[in-house]
Amino acid sequence: MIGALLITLFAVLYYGPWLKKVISTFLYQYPYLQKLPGPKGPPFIGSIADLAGDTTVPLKFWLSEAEKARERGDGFFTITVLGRTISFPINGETLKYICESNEEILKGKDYEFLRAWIGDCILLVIGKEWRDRRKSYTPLFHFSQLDGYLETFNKHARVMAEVLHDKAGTIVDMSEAVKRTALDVICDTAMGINFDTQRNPTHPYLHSVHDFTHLQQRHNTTPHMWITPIWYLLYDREYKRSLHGLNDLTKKIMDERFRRVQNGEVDLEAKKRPLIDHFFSYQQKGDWTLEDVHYELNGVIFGGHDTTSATLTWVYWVLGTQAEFQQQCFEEINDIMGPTDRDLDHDDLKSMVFLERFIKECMRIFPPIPAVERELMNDFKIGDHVLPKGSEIFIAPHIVHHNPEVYPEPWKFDPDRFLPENIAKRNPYDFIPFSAGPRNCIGQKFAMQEMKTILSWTLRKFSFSTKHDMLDQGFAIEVICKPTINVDLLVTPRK
Ligand code: HEM
Repeated sequence: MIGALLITLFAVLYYGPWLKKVISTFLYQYPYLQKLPGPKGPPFIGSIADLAGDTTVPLKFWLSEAEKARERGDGFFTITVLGRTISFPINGETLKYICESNEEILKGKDYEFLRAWIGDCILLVIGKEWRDRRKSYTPLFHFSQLDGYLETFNKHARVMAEVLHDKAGTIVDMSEAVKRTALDVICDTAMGINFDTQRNPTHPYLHSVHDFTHLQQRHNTTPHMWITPIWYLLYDREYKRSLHGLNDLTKKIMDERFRRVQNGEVDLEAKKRPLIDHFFSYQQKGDWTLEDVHYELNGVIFGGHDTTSATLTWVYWVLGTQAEFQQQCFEEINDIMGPTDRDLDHDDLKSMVFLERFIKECMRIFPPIPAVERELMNDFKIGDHVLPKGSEIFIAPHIVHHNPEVYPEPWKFDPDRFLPENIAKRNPYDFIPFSAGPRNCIGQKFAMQEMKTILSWTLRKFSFSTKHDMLDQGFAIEVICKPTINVDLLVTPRK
C-alpha cells in the first residue's frame, strides 16, 4: 500500500509538469482543431487506433487520408495522436508555406532522441545559431569542394565492387552492402579515416551506429517507451553503450587530429581536406568551440550515412526488378566509361543523365525519409486555415510524390518524369526527398555524386536480379523508410 502511494507520488511529481504542459497545449489547440480538415477521432486520443499495428500502418493511413483530402479539395489534413496535433500538406502548393518559412524551422519532437549523439549541430539548432551554421557549411558543399570528395567516393565504390566480386554468383543482401559503403564514405570524407567496414564488418563503430538507430526507432515508434522508468529499465544500458561507442571513437579521432593541428602537422587550407579540417579552421578563428566540432562531425555522419544507404537500398531494389531500366543505366555507363577500371571524374558524372533520372524516379516512388518534422512556434496560416502554435507539420514525401494530379499513375516507374521539360511543368515542392526551402539538405549534391559513383562502379561489373516485382515491396516507417522484404539480389558478373 505504502509502495503504491510512493509510486503514485513519484509519478505525480515527475510527470506533473509534463502532464500540465500536454493538457494546456491540448486545450489551446482544441478549438483550432475543430476547424481543420482531417479525421476527427476521440479528443486527445485521436487517430491512435488507425495507427496501431506494424511499422507499415502509418504510411498506409497517411496515404488514405491524403486521398480523402484530395477528394474534398483540401490542400492538407490534420490528425491528433495522444495530444499531438500533426498537419500533412498533400501537394507542393500547400507545402510551399512551411518550406519557405525562415522562422518555422524548429524540428519536431521525434528528433529529441538524437540530441545525445549529435547535440546542437546544424540539424537541430534554430534562429541565428542555425543561420550562422548554415553559412559556415555552404562553401563545404560547393561544386569546387565536391570534386575533392570524388576521390574518396571512387576509393570506396571500388572496394564495394571488389567485395561483390568475391560474392559473385550468389544472393547478396544489398542493404547491408550499401550500409557499409556509405558509412566508409562519410567517415572518410568527414574525418579522413578509413574504417573499412566493407572488409571489416565487425568494426565496433558499425555496430554502435546500428544499435543506436535501432533503439531510436524503438523509442520513437513505441509510445510506452516515452515513459522514462520503462525505457530506463528495458533499454537504458544498451542505449548508453551504443552512445558511448559513437561518441568515444569520433572524440578520440578528433582529439588526435587536433593535437596534430596544434603541432602544425595539418594544413587547414589544403585544397583537398576532410570536413573536420574545415571545422577546425572555424574553431581556430574562434567561431566554433571544440564541442561544436565534435557535434557537427557526429551530425554529418548521422545525416550523410543512413539516408544515403537507405536510398541506395531502394535503388538496387528497382534495378533488380526493372531489368530494362537496369540495361539502360548500364549502357549509358558503359558508353562513358568503356571496359576500363578507371576512376570516374566530374565530367563522367555529369554525362550520366539517364542514371540521374533513374535515381530521382527511385527517390520519388521510394523516398528514404518518411517525414521531415516541424514544430510550430507561432500560429501559422496555410491558405484560409490557421494551424495552432505547438502543433506539428510533417513534410511527408510519400504523400506528395504519389499525388496522381501531379504524377499520373504514381506507382508506375518512369524516369522520363525527370526530363527537364517535364520538371519545368511541376511545382518544385512536388519533389522533396531532400526536403525543400532554406532548410533543405545541404548535402544533396554530395549524395547524388556519391550514389552515381557507387552505382557506376557496381553496374559496370555486375548485373542484379530478383524474382520479385518492384511493387511486392512494402514500406516500413522506421527512422528512415525501410523495405519490408530483404533486398537480396543475385549478383552476376558481366562478361
Ligand atoms: C540520399 C541521401 C540524403 C537524403 C535523402 C537527405 C535528406 C535530408 C533531409 C530530408 C534533410 C532535412 C531534414 C530536416 O529538415 O529535418 C536533410 C538535412 C541535412 N542533410 Fe541530408 N540527406 C542525404 C544526404 C546527406 C549527406 C550525404 C550529407 C552530408 C555529407 C547530408 C547533410 C545534411 C545536413 C547537414 C542537413 C541539415 C541542414 C540544415 O538543417 O540546414 N545529407 N537531409
